Amino acid sequence: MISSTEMAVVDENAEALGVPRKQLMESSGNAAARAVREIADPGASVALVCGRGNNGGDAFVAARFLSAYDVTVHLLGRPETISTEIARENWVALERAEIDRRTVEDSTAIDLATPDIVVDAMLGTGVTGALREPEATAAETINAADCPVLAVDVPSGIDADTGEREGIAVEADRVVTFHDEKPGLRDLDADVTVGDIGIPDAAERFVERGDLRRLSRDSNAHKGDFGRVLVVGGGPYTGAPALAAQAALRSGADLAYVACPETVAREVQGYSENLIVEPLAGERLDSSNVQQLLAVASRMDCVVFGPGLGDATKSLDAVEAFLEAFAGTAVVDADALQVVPNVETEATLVCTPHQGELESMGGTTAADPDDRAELVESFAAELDVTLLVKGAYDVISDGTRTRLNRTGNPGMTVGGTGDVLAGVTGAMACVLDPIHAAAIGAYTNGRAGDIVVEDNGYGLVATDLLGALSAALWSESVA
Ligand SMILES: NC(=O)C1=CN([C@@H]2O[C@H](COP(=O)(O)OP(=O)(O)OC[C@H]3O[C@@H](n4cnc5c(N)ncnc54)[C@H](O)[C@@H]3O)[C@@H](O)[C@H]2O)[C@@H](O)CC1
Ligand SMILES: [K+]
Repeated sequence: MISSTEMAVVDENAEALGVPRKQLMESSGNAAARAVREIADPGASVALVCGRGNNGGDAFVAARFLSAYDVTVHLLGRPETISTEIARENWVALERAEIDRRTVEDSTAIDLATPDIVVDAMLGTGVTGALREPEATAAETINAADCPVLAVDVPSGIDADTGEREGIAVEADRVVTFHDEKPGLRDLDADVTVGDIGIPDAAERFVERGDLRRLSRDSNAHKGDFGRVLVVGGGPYTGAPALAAQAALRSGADLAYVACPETVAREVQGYSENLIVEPLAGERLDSSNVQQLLAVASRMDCVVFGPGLGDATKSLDAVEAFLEAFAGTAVVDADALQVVPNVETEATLVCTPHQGELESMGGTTAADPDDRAELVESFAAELDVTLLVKGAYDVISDGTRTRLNRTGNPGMTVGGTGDVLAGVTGAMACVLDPIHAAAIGAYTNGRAGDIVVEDNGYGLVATDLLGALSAALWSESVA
């Protein structure tokens, strides 16, 4: 079962893997034509009713695959209003092939005559709200036709995310849906088949640039809508928490706080005026800081534990005491990871170990990425956390869903890149589900490293990543 958002992610991931959308449309159209052949014999008359998006485009393609039939393509609206390049190209191809195509500019004038089969390709996953005109009247005409109705992807008027309708919808006898079943289709009184359109499994398995579609920036947003991140760390090290917090800002968080021992507060602040520093009494985090931390954390969307914290027992005890009383979202990295296997917490945890740290948490690893993915998945389920296990292929799993990330390069073994990753993941966890936050965190951090190396060659340092994060996340040129 796949939602339309998820479908858009997978579609763009396929494109990133070298399978362009035009090719997918060719396969969709082919699958729709195959469904027609299963319903009607050669020579039968087929009326294809097409919208101006890619759903209509699928039917333009299908028409080319139905040369043994008496095909008429009806486009609802003017050809200039076809909304995508590939649908338009396939419309133009119909003219050159001299396939009977008509434009319906007045919805009341749609005349299907008496076809042997109607194909509904008005709207697919791109529908929003109740059918407008001319689609609404065309749906009535289709429903009144005295012949089988085949819907392409989803019956027009049915919301592909909920399976619900707000107004009139096409009553289909049969649905050929693509790649995976859409929600609600099973509840319809229709025969549903899933057409394989050649989207590789890798488009769902690997994190690719399509995953970035999960991050949308609403132009009405206010400060704080994209998250407040608190990084808890510092003491023995000061650069690490500053890196993590700056990475959170660079990847979209609105505010980044660093809670660190007062003895290093000035030094941490000195790295950047963009950070808000919250000094904690003492030289190392300890249990006396927990109440203060809980109070600050209650105003945050995500807390990142670990960068530069050190492994002093009293600091780890403080992390444990914090998590026992915390019910929000936390990213746990570095030495703080040791606390996770034994802590009783209601918090939502995203843990970012490298393979050595995973083993000290009690997990096991394997050289083969697929084997490793299986091991990580069962360990995430056992701990009831989301794991992002760093490696040449990062493995991300919440115990049910498991992804692999291939961005990044050997130049990133340098110190501090893990702190950047924790900060990016913290920013993502403010606005996304943990599995998506961790997957996009891994992808973005690695992509930033790849951009730096493409530009400058090896020899990158962690601060270089900060400058490349925006490009990794938002640049159009990232391919
Ligand atoms: N991987 C994919 O996502 C693939 C998608 N394909 C096809 O592309 C379809 C999605 O295409 P699009 O995203 O272009 O969307 P659609 O073709 O479903 O609809 C988009 C058009 O509908 C209009 N519209 C939206 N809501 C409306 C309403 N309530 N009343 C009237 N008009 C409305 C929009 O203005 C837009 O012009 C899928 O359903 C499928 O058929 C296939 O071609 C290939 C692969
Ligand atoms: K449709």
